[in-house]
Amino acid sequence: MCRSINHNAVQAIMNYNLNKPNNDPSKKPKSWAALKKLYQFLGAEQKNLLRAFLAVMVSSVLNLSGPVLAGYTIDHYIQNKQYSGVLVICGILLVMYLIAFGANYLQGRLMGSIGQRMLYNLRNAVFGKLQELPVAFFNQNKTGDLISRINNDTEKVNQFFSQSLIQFSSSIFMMVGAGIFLLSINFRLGAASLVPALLLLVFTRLISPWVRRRNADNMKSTGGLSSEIQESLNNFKVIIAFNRRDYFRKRFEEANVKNYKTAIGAGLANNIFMPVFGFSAHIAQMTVLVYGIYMISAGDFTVGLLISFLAYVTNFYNPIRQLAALWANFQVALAGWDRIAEILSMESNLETLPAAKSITGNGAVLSFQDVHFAYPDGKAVLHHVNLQLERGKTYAFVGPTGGGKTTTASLMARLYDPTQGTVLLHGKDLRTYEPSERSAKIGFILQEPFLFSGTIRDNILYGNEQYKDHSNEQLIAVLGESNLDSLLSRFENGLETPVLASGDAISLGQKQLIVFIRAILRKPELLILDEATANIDTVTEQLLENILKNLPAETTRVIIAHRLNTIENADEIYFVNAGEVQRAGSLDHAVNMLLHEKRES
Ligand SMILES: Nc1ncnc2c1ncn2[C@@H]1O[C@H](COP(=O)(O)OP(=O)(O)OP(=O)(O)O)[C@@H](O)[C@H]1O
Repeated sequence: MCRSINHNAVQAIMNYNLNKPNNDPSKKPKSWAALKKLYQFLGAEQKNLLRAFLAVMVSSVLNLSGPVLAGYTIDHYIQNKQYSGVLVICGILLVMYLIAFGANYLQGRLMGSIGQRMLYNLRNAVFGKLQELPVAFFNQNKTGDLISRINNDTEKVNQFFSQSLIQFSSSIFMMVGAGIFLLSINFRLGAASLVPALLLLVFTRLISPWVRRRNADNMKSTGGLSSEIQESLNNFKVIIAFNRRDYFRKRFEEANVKNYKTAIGAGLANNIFMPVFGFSAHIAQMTVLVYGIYMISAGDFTVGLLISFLAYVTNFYNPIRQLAALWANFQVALAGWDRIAEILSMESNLETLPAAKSITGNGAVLSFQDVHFAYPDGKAVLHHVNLQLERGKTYAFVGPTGGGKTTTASLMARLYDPTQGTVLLHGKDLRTYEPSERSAKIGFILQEPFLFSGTIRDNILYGNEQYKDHSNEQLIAVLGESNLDSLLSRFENGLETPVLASGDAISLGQKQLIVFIRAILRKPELLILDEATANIDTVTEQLLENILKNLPAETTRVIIAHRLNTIENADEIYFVNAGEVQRAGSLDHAVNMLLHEKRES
């Protein structure tokens, strides 16, 4: 991403689309690197993981010592009929197995909390990252898919860590230990029994990327399904009003079929290991049996040793069989991690640039210098725009639908950076302001009011934390200073009126009132209202106008409105259309420009 303080530099447009195929070979997933990154998410549980590994080692070593003791008993005590020796060995075995039982219990307990800690840390990290990312990221990704990544994909990683990792490492310990015993009892026979395992290793390495891809496809389609559900739930009123349930049902059906097919694909891929691993275990046992009997007949081997040997072959190939199932879980977890890591690797393209000297000293609160802007789809919305907003004045921005008014306002509030040129606040590049300073100076009331569940008080205090300890009476007194208290009468229970996330219990106009109060309470130097009163009755609108008039004299106001009566008192009117922002002069001239534009289109 090009990051230059030079205001003429052209900025590359960052791709935030998580579902765009990534063809960069350097970014191909690497299992080991992924595991190392995941390890960091264990936080305080890293020590417990080491304890669990220790417990696994103890139980594996104890379990592995069984067959060698059994072989020794057969060759030394049973064949010589020394039954007291057999009893001693049985006692030793019992103690060993009891310790192994304790170690197994401990690992299980430790791993449960390790998995949950990882889930907790991962979800926090992804959610935290989402809070840092710019509007462009949310424009390019579907909410349902993001929710699926935070919920489902982190859960897949947790499942591996809490359920499979310990079995995984225990199987590897058992397998390596049994392999060492096999080679040390008889190297030639041991080597012969391990050949099928080597072939398995090659097979697993070759097949694993494919299995991981199948799982990634499945997760992607689960994200798609989640997006469909989210979209239809958000639009349920339109669906009912237009009686087009069939439309969303069809889209859901398509997403569901895709998810079903990819789930079958992932299931087939995940199950491919099991039979192949099982088959290789049988081949190894047959090899040992045939070769071992041949060696006994040649006098090179004993029956006791062959029995121990067969037990170790089982001890070697049983964990491998288990690994087959666990390997599939590992691939699922890695595919989940890849999707989570994609979010975590995103960087905001709106970072704060180092503080710089003022570029201009013309006294304007905000100015555009040769600003050019295009959305990531490449469509240019503003071409080389220059404008200046002076302290204490009211500016109206009018223009046809889709002309670029909201985009202009978004650039003023730094929801996006210009692709070329500079936006200046008090003569300094807007990008050099810390977000907290910028948002304290610039209040932006969006076209679509955003509320979250809680009460009106909670929603008003969002972004106004300095009043959070105020009682309702004190808060009303503060609101009264800006004449905002009169607006509370529009709500049944004043500040304590509940707000639901869906926001259905309050009207759109009421929502606009809440976000209006929230923004004015911050006393910004520049207040931008984007169609902020479009759904408010004319009496209340008059109230808002008085509130705006009574704002401190130095407050600069930017009003975007389709209703021309709301802008008749503006000091300056700008006409925004086809990439240009022009001074319209009088209201009459602005109306003529609008009418002319309508006739043209
Ligand atoms: N996130 C986006 N991604 C791509 N294109 C966008 C995006 N937002 C807006 N546009 C496009 O930019 C152009 C200007 O949109 P903008 O919302 O700024 O217009 P507007 O004048 O505010 O319209 P309205 O009066 O309807 O609110 C439109 O053609 C629109 O399709």
